[in-house]
This record gives sequence, C-alpha cells and structure tokens, in this order.
Amino acid sequence: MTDVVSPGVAATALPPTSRVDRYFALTERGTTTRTEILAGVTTFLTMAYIVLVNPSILSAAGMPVASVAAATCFAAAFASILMGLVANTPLALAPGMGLNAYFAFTVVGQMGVPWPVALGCVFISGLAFLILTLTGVRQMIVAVIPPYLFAAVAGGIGLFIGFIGLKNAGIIAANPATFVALGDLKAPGAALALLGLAVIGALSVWNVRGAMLFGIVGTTIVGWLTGQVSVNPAPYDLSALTGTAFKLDLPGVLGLTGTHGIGLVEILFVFLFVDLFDNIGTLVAVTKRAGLMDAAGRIPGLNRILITDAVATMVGSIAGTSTVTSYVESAAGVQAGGRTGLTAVVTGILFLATMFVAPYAQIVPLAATAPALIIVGGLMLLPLTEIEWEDPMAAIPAFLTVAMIPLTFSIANGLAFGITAHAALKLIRGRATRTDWFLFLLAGLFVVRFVWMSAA
Ligand SMILES: Nc1ncnc2[nH]cnc12
Repeated sequence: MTDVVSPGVAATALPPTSRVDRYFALTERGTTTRTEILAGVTTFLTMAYIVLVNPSILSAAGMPVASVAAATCFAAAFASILMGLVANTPLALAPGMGLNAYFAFTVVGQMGVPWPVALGCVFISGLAFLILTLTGVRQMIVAVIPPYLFAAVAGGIGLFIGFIGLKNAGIIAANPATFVALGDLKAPGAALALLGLAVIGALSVWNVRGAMLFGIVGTTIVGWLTGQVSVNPAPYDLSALTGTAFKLDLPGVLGLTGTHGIGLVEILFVFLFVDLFDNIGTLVAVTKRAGLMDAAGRIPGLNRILITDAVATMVGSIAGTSTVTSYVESAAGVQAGGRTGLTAVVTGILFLATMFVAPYAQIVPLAATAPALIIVGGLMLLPLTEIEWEDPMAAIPAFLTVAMIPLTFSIANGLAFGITAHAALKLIRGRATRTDWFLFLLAGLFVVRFVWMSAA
C-alpha cells in the first residue's frame, strides 16, 4: 500500500467547472458539491456522539468535561479538515473510542499517571507514528502482524467499550461469587440507560442518520424530566473551553521512571500500536466501501492519510484529548455518496461550529452516554467476521486477544497475549522465518513484561 494519488490531480472526463471541483477532483470521482455536503453532514451526525461521550470517559481521569468537549470538537475539526485538504479522502477523524478508555482507566486510573503527563504520552506516540511513517518502519511493523490480529484487536476494543457502557449504566455489577452479574435494572440510572438503548436501537434499525446523537439527547431529556439530570442554566464562561489546552506535560513524561519506567514504554507502545491498528483497519473498511482502493488493493494517498492522523494526534493532545484516529463512521458519509476530501472538510466545519455548545456536554448523564458505548462497541465487532475461526493458528491468538482486552480491562494485555500466542504457535508449528525477527522481539518483550508484572 503506497501513496499513489495526490489531491488535486484531475484527469477529468468532463471539464471541471470550479476551483473546488478541480481541487477535490469532484467530477473525476463522479460526485458533486451537493452530494459531498450531504455526505459530510451524514458523517458528522453519525459521529457527533463523541462530543458527549469522550468527555464522559475522560472525566474519569479527572479532566474537566467542558474543556474536553471543546478539545474533542477542535481536534475532530482540525483533523477532518486537514484530511480533506491534504489527502482528499472522505475520512473524518476524532478522538478514538478505546484509547480514550485506556487513557482514563488504565494510564491515569490504574497506573496513577497524572492526566497532563498522559497527554504528553499521547503527543510522543503521535510523533513516533509520524517518524515511523516517514521512515517506512511502519510498513515493516504492519508486515509482521497478521491481518487476523488487527481484526481481533478491533473486536476486543469493541467488547471493552461495550463492557464500560454496561458498567456505567449499572446494567451489570460486580459480584463476589461470579465477578460480574446482572445489576439492579430498576435503579433509575439502569432504567434510563435501557430506555436509551431501546431508542438508539430503534433509530438505528430504521437507518436514521444521527441515531446515536438523537438517542443521547433524547435520553438526557427523559433524564431531566425524571429528575436525574441537573441543568445549570448559568451562562458559561468561554475560558472553561481552554481548561485542557496546552496542559500536556512533556518533561513529566521523561520523569516517568522508577516504578513507572516500564509502564512508560508500555503506554507509548499501546498508544502507538492501537492507533496504527485502528487506522489501518478503518482505512481498509472505508476506502473499500468508497471504491477508492486501486486494483492492487492499495489505498490511494495512504502515507498522506497516516501523516495527517499522526499530526492530528499531536494537535489533539495539545488541545487536551486522547489519540485522534480515523473514524469508521465515515462509511456512513461514503454510503451517502461522499467520495472526496470535501466530505471530510464539511464534517470538520460542523465540528468547529459545535465547539461553542461544548460546555453543555456536562448536562449529559452517564446513563445517556452508556447506550452509545454499548451500541458502538457492538458495531466494532464486525472485523471478527474476517477471522478464520476454524484454523487454530488464528483462532487461539484471536480469542485470547478478544477475551483479554475486556476481561483484564486493558488493551495492552490483549495485545500482549495475542502477539505472544501468535509468535509461539508459529515457532511450535515450524513456520517462523528470518523476516519474523521483529515479531519475536515483540513477543520476547511481552514475556519479560508478564514476568516483571507477576514479580511486582
Ligand atoms: N477507535 C475507533 N476507530 C475507528 N472508528 C471509531 N469510531 C469510534 N471509535 C473508533
């Protein structure tokens, strides 16, 4: 997969009529400005839930909700507009589900890293992503990871997100005998979340654009009517929007030594690898659906897309949010006819406009964002269908990856189990080759990590 198309190259059958047409190659790709605008609005509606859900997750790390909402809008706007202008692809971006949970619950919650330092880690992982892409090392890494592990990580993250949603809703609860059990469904929060689940589910099966967004807003209104939501009508202070901007602590990252030393390597590794996995998986899914892949199965402008992603992650961390990634929801815009970067630019402009209502994100209760987590989690299971489950060489590492991510509440553990099992089975089956040295290096590091963790 290499960079084969530049934006603005327009070998048209019909002469392009405007500069916009020439820049985005609208006529060449058989689309119009109107179709692209509609597609951009469609993508925005399907992914706008992140403006409410991301702050609700990152607030678990102690980050201010209004500021994270603003940072989410800004990062999504910046990244989507850049993607449209630089890579001319109908791909919108935003802070990714999965890594936001890893950021809040594992890095800050379990490892005790302060959130500004965690933002510093996100910045460095974005920089590393950029360097790996520019030097071609990324291609080498992708080559040693089998496609089924990409799929398994995506599915495992889907279960992880769904698990967090069910837990946030109180639909499941801790149980000393069985670890996890059914929660009290009559509790107000659980009942409200179940209602939200029903509403989003119904809107989704009716193919309503913005099902997720309307479901969250509708659930919040019901929560308000039933006295579960306190709405503070005071006008908001615009300075609240900048509570996370420029707060990243880079020197603090270098200070993560001692007990955090090995943790730092792991944090950077997970941020980097999951961003890489997320992007490649999403790109394949969306460009395939848009018919933008070339005959050899290559993604046009791949390097530009990944460079944009890396820069977006760095800018997002400066604004105050976890890793920014290409959104699989962009497929909705593609379904609506979007074929060029103009679609992404329109989505980005809408995110920019949303920034000014960001402080109201605080009104939305956990019970209203939980149903979105559950449904997004379910949708992220789709890549699991690509795994050859009848082949134990694939099924065993894939299952370990899928199971360990939610059950250990850690993407890192799932990655570690999957990659180690893949390497071990390759060795046992006598299929290891010299070109697999990087795979075995990774697996070796994971084994050292497991030994170190159990000794700690
Ligand atoms: N991590 C992620 N990757 C791709 N699409 C997403 N949509 C929401 N979160 C996503």
